[in-house]
Amino acid sequence: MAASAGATALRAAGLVIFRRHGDKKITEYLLMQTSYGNHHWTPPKGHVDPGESDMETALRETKEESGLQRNSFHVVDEFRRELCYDVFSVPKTVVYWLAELIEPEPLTPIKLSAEHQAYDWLQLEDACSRAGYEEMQSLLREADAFINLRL
Ligand SMILES: Nc1ncnc2c1ncn2[C@@H]1O[C@H](COP(=O)(O)OP(=O)(O)OP(=O)(O)OP(=O)(O)OC[C@H]2O[C@@H](n3cnc4c(N)ncnc43)[C@H](O)[C@@H]2O)[C@@H](O)[C@H]1O
Repeated sequence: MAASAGATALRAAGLVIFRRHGDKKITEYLLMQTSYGNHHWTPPKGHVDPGESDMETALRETKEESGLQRNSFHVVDEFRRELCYDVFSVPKTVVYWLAELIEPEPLTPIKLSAEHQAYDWLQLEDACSRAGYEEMQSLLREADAFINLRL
């Protein structure tokens, strides 16, 4: 939903989905490109509906935007981060958890909704470059360090 000046703060939630594959367990992140606006790339996420918890939103939006069902990934509860930025002068907070895909494609295909026009699985540096915004790059780097050290 597009924000307007004077509106109340925006809140959204989503999942930084990653997969590890091959003998070297290379980590790749799922980013999706919006079919509107400036066609930016983000992990699956969306606005928190009234009465919904952040986690409920993250799971719902992930399913709606990527087709990934709750049983196709493990949520990493210990990794929760908030991004804060302004959208048309309205402050927005986005809560992200990490989540690991259990079975890579083609067993678990990504099914985009009309909100996105493309998706990609990207290693850290490519994901940072594609995501663009500094805060998202920092989050991806923190996530990558967490995966390497703790998972
Ligand atoms: N321009 C547009 N034209 C037509 N329909 C639109 C639209 N914007 C939103 N919509 C509609 O809104 C719906 C989205 O709803 P949801 O799917 O529920 O919500 P969202 O992912 O939080 O939306 P959005 O893409 O706006 O959020 P983001 O913060 O990434 O992005 C919001 C802005 O913040 C920027 N941004 C993203 N991440 C940032 C960051 N880390 N730092 C600074 N700016 C950032 C983005 O480039 C973008 O400009 C879509 O169905 C679409 O129909």
